[in-house]
Formats: sequence, structure tokens, C-alpha cells
Amino acid sequence: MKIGFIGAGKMATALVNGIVSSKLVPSNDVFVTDINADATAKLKQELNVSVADSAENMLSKVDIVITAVGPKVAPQILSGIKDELFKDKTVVSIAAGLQLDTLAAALPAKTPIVRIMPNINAVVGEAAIALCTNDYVEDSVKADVKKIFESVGTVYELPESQFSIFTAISGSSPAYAYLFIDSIARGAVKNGMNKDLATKIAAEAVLGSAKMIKETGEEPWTLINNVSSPGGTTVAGLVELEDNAFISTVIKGIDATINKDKELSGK
Ligand SMILES: NC(=O)C1=CN([C@@H]2O[C@H](COP(=O)(O)OP(=O)(O)OC[C@H]3O[C@@H](n4cnc5c(N)ncnc54)[C@H](O)[C@@H]3O)[C@@H](O)[C@H]2O)C=CC1
Ligand SMILES: O=C(O)[C@@H]1CCC=N1
Repeated sequence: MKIGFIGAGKMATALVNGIVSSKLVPSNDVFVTDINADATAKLKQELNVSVADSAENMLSKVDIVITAVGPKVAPQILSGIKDELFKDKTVVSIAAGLQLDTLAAALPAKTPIVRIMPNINAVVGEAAIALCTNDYVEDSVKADVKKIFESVGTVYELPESQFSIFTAISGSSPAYAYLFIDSIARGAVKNGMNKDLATKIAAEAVLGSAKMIKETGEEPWTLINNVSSPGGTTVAGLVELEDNAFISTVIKGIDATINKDKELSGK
């Protein structure tokens, strides 16, 4: 299975890193192309992937082409490539907002298309990833695409109508989780702890908390109650966070993310 990436930016780099380190395919069976030659040169140097000088030249060498450019650019790039080059290829898009029917309009009729929403934690093999397909993706091809993304995390098959929500709670949410961890660490710095040490400790506490939710299957509020000793430190902090509308602020952030994803779809 040969995999090509159009666009070698942040998310493509995360996926290529994860795919190569999982040893799913030999590194030189991963192809990258980008208008920024520095981006592809860096990936070649660090991971020994193959570089193509254009999307057209890459297409003849790969089975699966993953567009990892912005949602506005992807249809333009795809519609600029000769139709015959898409014969026996599957096109995968990871762009926020970009819907299957918009991609289909930019491609030859009946091209198999997979829509994916990954997240940047693919670098460490811990991404949560959504997948949906159009009607022309055979089961064996879907299984191959799933295998690629399972090499960097967990894949959820979801109806396309849920992708905006998924983008908020998984595609974008790592940024919000990093912000939370950084904010906790800044609180420690304010009170006299070294930032590097505080960040490491806060990250471990958040990682363990995520594991508790995943592995115990308990409702978060049960776990919150378990931490909150009567008259203790935790409840004092919770009251202050809620005084400043922590929950509704986070929900508003998720709403804004969902709305932006819908706006990017252009529909
Ligand atoms: N960064 C993230 O965590 C996530 C990003 N995505 C999606 O991934 C896509 C890329 O996002 P990022 O990697 O963050 O952006 P980025 O700006 O880091 O990467 C985009 C890359 O595309 C290249 N590019 C632009 N026009 C091109 C063309 N005509 N031909 C070849 N390459 C071209 C740019 O030079 C750049 O290297 C977006 O559609 C985004 O919605 C999805 C999930 C998470
Ligand atoms: O910010 C963005 O638009 C992309 C999609 C999800 C994460 N990054």
C-alpha cells in the first residue's frame, strides 16, 4: 500500500510521523508533496519518506492520496489534476468542514472518497479519528484506510452529519486541553514553582484523569466528587472556577468551533 500526502504541513507531518513510526508501511512508500519545498525536505531528512515535485507526479506512484491542505484549497488542487490519474485511486481528505459532495464535485465521477477528521496527537499514536465514506469505497479499501489511521489512534465510523461536532471535541480539542494544562502550570508558576516542572506534573495529572474516565467508565461527576474532600481544597477551587463560568465558557468554545466547521463547509 503506497500512501501520498498533498500538503506536508502540521497535520500531515503528525500523520507521517505516526505512520512511519508504527511501521505500517516502509517509509519510502509514503510520498509527500508541498508547494513549500522546505516542508517536504524536512520530512525526507527526518523520516526518509519519498518526495514528489507535484501532486500529479505523485498520483501515479500511490494507491491512496491524502489531501492535507486547507478546506478551500483542496477542491482547487484536485480539480486541477487530470481525470485519468485518479483511475484506481482512493482520495482521502482530512480538511475541516470539507464535505464529501464538495470533494466529489472536484473529482472524476465515482471516485472513492474517504473523509477523515484526525487530531494532532497522532504523533504519539493517541489520536481519536472520525471516518466516513461515499458510496464508491469498497470494503477492502475502507479497511486499508482504517488501518492507516488505526496506526496513529482509534477510528470511529460516524455519519458525516456528526463531523462538525467531532471536529470540535477531537480535531480541535487538543489545543484546548494543552491550554488547560498550561493554565494549571501557570497557576503553579504564580505561586513559585518552576514552569517546566509544573507543566510536566500538570500533564501527568490530566493524562491520569483521562485514563480514569476511560478505564473506570465512571461519570466524570462521580470522579469529581471523589476528589472533593469535605471542607477541602478541591471544592474551594471548583467554586472559584464555576464563579467564573468555567463550564459554560468551555461549551461556548465548543459551539464556536462547531459553527466555524459549518462555515468552512460553505453550506
Ligand atoms: N493541525 C491540526 O491539528 C489538524 C488539521 N486538520 C486539517 O488538516 C489540513 C491542514 O492543516 P494544517 O496541517 O494545520 O495546516 P498547515 O498550514 O500546517 O499545512 C498545510 C500545508 O499545505 C501546503 N499547501 C498549500 N497549498 C498547496 C498546494 N497547492 N499544493 C501542495 N501543498 C500545498 C502548505 O504549504 C502547508 O505546508 C486542514 O484542512 C485542516 O483542517 C485536521 C485535523 C487536525
Ligand atoms: O484549526 C483547524 O481548522 C484544524 C481542524 C481541526 C484542528 N485544526
